[in-house]
Amino acid sequence: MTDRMTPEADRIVVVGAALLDGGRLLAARRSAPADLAGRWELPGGKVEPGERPEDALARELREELGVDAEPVERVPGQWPLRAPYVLHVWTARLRPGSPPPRPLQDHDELRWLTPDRIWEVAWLDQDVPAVREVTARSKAGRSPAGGAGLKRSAAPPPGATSRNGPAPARRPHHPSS
Ligand SMILES: Nc1nc2c([nH]c(=O)n2[C@H]2C[C@H](O)[C@@H](COP(=O)(O)OP(=O)(O)OP(=O)(O)O)O2)c(=O)[nH]1
Repeated sequence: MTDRMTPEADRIVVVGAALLDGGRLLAARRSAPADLAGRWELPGGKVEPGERPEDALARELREELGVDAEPVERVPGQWPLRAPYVLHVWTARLRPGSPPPRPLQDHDELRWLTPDRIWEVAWLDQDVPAVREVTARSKAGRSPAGGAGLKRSAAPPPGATSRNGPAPARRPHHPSS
């Protein structure tokens, strides 16, 4: 069954955080499972039954990154992942006094990306439209994360979804090559 065929009632929401700080967006490199390892995503995870998405986001960020983070607002839209999952994105910010993020679970590297570097990492294909939406809203001045939004425009590259397989750790991502 493809993502599109999953009836809405059967979809499981994965919340992803557009964690913003000082004009930068946090990207996290997955360490597992094998088919996703090496690719970059928005940290987060599955919403548990009965859990509010905002609570799930704060919980996942605490578990995965060891931070105390506050969801700010939902980024409009939803993006299909592997069935039955669908990605919802929230902007978020670190609460004062939060430890800095560390890759405790599911990730082996974190990177704060300035707007001009957003597309230098190999995002999961399915995350590209979501990241594009986050950057577009930020560019339009609609990122209310306490002034922590992305400060300048970050144009996605054309065809930014084409790469398959894990990316090398520190090489810039050139999706159209
Ligand atoms: N967190 C997150 N997961 C994503 C993104 N894009 C994407 O395809 N996924 C996939 C990976 C997984 O198949 C699923 C979410 O899994 P997860 O491993 O992050 O969730 P979780 O922490 O609740 O998982 P679990 O190990 O407790 O079951 O969604 C993304 O941007 N963020």
